[in-house]
Amino acid sequence: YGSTRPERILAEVKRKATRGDARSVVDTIDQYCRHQEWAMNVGDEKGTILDSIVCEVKPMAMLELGTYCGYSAVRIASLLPPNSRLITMEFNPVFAAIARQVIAWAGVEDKVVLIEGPSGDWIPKMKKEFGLTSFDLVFLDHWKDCYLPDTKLMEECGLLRTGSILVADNVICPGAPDYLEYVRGSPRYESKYFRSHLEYTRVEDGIEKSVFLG
Ligand SMILES: CNc1ncnc2c1ncn2[C@@H]1O[C@H](/C=C/CNC(=O)c2cc(-c3ccc(F)cc3)cc(O)c2O)[C@H](F)[C@H]1O
Ligand SMILES: [Mg+2]
Repeated sequence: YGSTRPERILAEVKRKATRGDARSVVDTIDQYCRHQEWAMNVGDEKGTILDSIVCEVKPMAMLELGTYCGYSAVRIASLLPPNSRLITMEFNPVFAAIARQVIAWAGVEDKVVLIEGPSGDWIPKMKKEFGLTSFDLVFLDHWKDCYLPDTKLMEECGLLRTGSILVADNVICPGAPDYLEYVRGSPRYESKYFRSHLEYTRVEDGIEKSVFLG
């Protein structure tokens, strides 16, 4: 049932996950996408790497580009310190509507602000709209050819400070070659690759963690 994959994922969450239990929402989506139908969530293996970085950084202000069904938004929000916020951007209204319900089911809606719109329009407005100075941590998981332009836009808009950390999914599969070349070649970033696998598969993929040096 449900005409789209995100709708079927939401139906599974409502059927199987415990309301208010973020972990059970994450596990339900992982089970479904591993055994029923694949979907482009960061997944359990790369998710563990993301978790360790979120726990290490303890961001007060975090940005995610590309919400999709809200899997990583729930995963991240469940680890955020009190009073910290995840702002997540999604420009597909169907995905945004599903993600809002997944985030609500997990009981993390007071930690997540979902912005419906394109990152290119919203990044220049972030400071004013949210009274932000900068982001401590940014998770890039949207269109792979937008990682680099959006990173440059965040730099230009002064949303990165010395020590801000960028975490990029899929730097191998599907790949973000121009982004990788930029963060690995630039003296303004200290970059590190975490080898892993494409969600729910044995295909190689990985996460790139890049510290902005200012
Ligand atoms: C450009 N600005 C945007 N602003 C707001 N929301 C956006 C923007 N751009 C996209 N969105 C939103 O962000 C999401 C896009 C996610 C894209 N992700 C992938 O393509 C992706 C693909 C694979 C994959 C690997 C192997 C294979 F065989 C098939 C697929 C694996 C992955 O983990 C991925 O993340 C959403 F769909 C879109 O509306
Ligand atoms: Mg991804």
